[in-house]
Amino acid sequence: MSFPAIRMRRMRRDAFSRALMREHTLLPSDLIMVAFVIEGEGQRESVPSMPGVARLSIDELVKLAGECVRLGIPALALFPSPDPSVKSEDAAEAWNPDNLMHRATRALKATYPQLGLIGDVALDPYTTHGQDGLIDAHGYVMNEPTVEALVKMSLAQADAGMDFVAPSDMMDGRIGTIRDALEAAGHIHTRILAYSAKYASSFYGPFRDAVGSAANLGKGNKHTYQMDVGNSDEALREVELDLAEGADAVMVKPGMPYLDVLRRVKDAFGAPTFVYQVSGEYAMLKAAAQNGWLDERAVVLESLTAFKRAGADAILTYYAIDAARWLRGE
Ligand SMILES: NCc1[nH]cc(CCC(=O)O)c1CC(=O)O
Ligand SMILES: [Mg+2]
Repeated sequence: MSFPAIRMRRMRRDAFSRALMREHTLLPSDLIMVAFVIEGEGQRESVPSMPGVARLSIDELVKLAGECVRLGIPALALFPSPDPSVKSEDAAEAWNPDNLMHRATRALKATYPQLGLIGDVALDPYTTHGQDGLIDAHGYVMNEPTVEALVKMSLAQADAGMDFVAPSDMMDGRIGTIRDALEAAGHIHTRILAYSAKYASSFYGPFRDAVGSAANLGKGNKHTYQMDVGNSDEALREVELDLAEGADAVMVKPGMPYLDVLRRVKDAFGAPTFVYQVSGEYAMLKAAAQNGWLDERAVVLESLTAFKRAGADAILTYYAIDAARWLRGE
């Protein structure tokens, strides 16, 4: 037999056979847009560390939602950037029925009921100290009191019409407690997207600017509740617990530096597995593109396709609208 009998390049030679053998294809329906909401009308406040991303007042947010619907993006993940005057030690604004988040939810649902809404459940936009939970005299984030607050927050979001509550706080036992409370309140259709494997990452910096928690957090960090960067088995234990407690979907976060974790989670549980391409990932890609060092469209689509290859069923990304337009040839 002549060498080489197997030519891997044969299938790569033409576009038609490359298309036929392609294992993973990115679609607009894989994407979840991420947006920041602020008070006011006609407001678009740019986020300096995230060029191209703006904090939007509710009327502007509704326009963005319309674009998601037009492009076939199934869902929008909402994060509030509330006025500093509503922040407090106990974060009570988080479950105020008329807070910014709940007004946004009602406005979006009134206009685009078919667009899935994912509400962030964590206290950091509402606390004066910028931590995701309630702290004791030493600044330690207390587990059970925080879970109690997260339950109130989840119920308030479900009452406002949120489709998914998404606890991003990493307290122990919060998924089961929230699930029980939702069931007891009759919110049997409210889904829970658990940020199960959420790492204590430095890639969240621009997000903390966007929601206004960076200044309050100061030199503080989240190492007593978010996962250590060096761990991977621990991610599987976190996911296992959240699924057992009633999570409908689990998340790995950040994305690109944690593709190995994503693959393990998908392989181990076969559950709906989402990944979050976080603010720092966006900022890196955007900065390189703005400098002319990377081809933005090509590297964004490559990085999003890599998430699918690594096992993601859906991807939260600030690039969702751009990527969907590119995928549709716009
Ligand atoms: N509850 C906090 C929260 N929810 C989502 C993000 C980060 C998202 C991003 O960086 O894009 C963070 C930041 C943090 O944990 O400090
Ligand atoms: Mg956990």
